[in-house]
Amino acid sequence: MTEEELRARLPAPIAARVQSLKVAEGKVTAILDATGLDAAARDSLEGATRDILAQGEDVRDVRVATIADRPQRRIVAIGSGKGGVGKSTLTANLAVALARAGHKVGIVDADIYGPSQPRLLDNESERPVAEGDKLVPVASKWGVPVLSMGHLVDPGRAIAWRGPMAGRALGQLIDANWGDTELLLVDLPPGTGDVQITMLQRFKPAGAVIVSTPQDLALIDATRATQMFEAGGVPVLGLVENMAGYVCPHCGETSDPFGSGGAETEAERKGIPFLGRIPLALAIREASDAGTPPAASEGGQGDAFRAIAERLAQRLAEGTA
Ligand SMILES: Nc1ncnc2c1ncn2[C@@H]1O[C@H](COP(=O)(O)OP(=O)(O)OP(=O)(O)O)[C@@H](O)[C@H]1O
Repeated sequence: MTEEELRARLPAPIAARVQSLKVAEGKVTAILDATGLDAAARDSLEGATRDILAQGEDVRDVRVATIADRPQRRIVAIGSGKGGVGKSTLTANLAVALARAGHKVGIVDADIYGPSQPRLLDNESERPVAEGDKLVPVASKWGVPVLSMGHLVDPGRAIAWRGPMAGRALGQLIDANWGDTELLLVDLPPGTGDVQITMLQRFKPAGAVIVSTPQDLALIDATRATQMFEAGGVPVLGLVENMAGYVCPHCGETSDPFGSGGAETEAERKGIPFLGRIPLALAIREASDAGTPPAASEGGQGDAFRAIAERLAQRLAEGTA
């Protein structure tokens, strides 16, 4: 088969990444541009390309290599329409679950008016250093580096910044020396204000996750957050329902004081993928306050976070973001 014939067999998303394709005596060598893909997506691109090329007539050997100029970092924004729905808790646990699954993931705590990641990840006493004009993220014992305003100001001191200053501060956290981090989860402040808009315009997240609670009001707010991302051209990767059903700390039984399934139905109605639900559980609050994310240990409430992390990784690998 000729190079043109082989190229024609590749679906458009793969063909668009072909840098070079050579055939000599039944040996096919393809070089693909993997810019923007994480390690898992790169592997699946290579595999798919190899499979298709191997089906060419007279093809005896296929070599596929990928190139990318630098470790590509994708930003996923975690947002919510209103405060207190568990956005920071979800961000910390998703990051820990993804890190345990082998992803190189970091967190930017963009909730600069009420940073909570240092407490959630138990590294409140750490301070980031600067290398040149860039901050170096603070390590945490959960394998997730993090940068938060909480690391830069004294604990408990209120920050009364105006929008542009807050936007600049956020820029320093994101545009830091993130090394080989491939995925940056950004814990946004609640709502749809200046900080969020700056973030969308300057840093073009690959996607967004929306957190909501089962109450109708929170869902209306979540809709507003969804609209903000969509208006900024950021695909919504999915909705997570937090505090869904109350787990009795005594008997373990789950009850649904706010009804159940509301967020999932709402997500479906809007064509947003539903990533899963996390129950309202005392154990989650206690573990979070103690700086031990439930996702760091097997079983228990960590499973719910792990399942959502898996779905998110899947969505990213599918190239939906
Ligand atoms: N599923 C859950 N079960 C029990 N408690 C939870 C759960 N999710 C979050 N919490 C608790 O609810 C409180 C608010 O959570 P969190 O700080 O993550 O929310 P947030 O949306 O980031 O809030 P803010 O907008 O203030 O930053 C925390 O005390 C947290 O431990």
